[in-house]
Amino acid sequence: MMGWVPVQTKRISGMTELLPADRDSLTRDGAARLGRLLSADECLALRALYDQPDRFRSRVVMARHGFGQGEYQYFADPLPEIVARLRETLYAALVPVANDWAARVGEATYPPTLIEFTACCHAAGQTRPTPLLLRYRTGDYNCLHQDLYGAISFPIQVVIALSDPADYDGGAFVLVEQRPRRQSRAEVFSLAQGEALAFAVRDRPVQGARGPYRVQMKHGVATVTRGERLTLGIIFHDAL
Ligand SMILES: O=C(O)CCC(=O)C(=O)O
Ligand SMILES: [Fe+2]
Repeated sequence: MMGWVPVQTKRISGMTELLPADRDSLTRDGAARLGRLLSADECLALRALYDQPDRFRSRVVMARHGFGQGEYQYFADPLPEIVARLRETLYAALVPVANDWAARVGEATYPPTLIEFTACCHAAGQTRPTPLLLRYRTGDYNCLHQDLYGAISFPIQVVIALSDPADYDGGAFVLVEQRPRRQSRAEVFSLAQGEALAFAVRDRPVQGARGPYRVQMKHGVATVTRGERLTLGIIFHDAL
């Protein structure tokens, strides 16, 4: 399931568009592996930020809210440079797919740059940054959910694994689609360190016999049965 993935750090600065295969897989499956976007050193540096509370605007202990077990912290502004850069480049790479999806269901499209999209979020009162670090230890898990923080949302988000898969067992990323009048279907993804997965935030359009319809999607994380697993979540819409 988890093949060898070349380090593609250069893709962060160089990436202006997705590979056609990634675009197709996002639309077909609601998810696409984008390759390794961070080196082991970059993953280590990001993980180390978890213990610097000043970097974050809020910390969520999942069990307190029934979200699962484990915790996460939302970065405060200004975002760490590498997170800001990833968010900007990934937005620009993903927006053509977002706009293709919007066109299929007759929705308004998204502006070409994150700066413009962030201005829309701010105008709607969504001013708090949403990129986050998540930390799971033995026994921790993340219930199926959707990351919506207000009326405005971008339809695709990205998760990047910061831990080496040798450092933990379990903890697969889980994506479930709820098809109208059909049973739900789950896919699981085990990510290499630094590997990025783009996936649908809320729903994705599917072409039916009587026109396009929306398939609802939720994501979560299976129980970590040994060790520690940290991830970087990049959500493009800000929060109320
Ligand atoms: O830790 C993960 O793999 C999933 C994190 C998550 O829920 C998110 O990035 O929104
Ligand atoms: Fe999430």
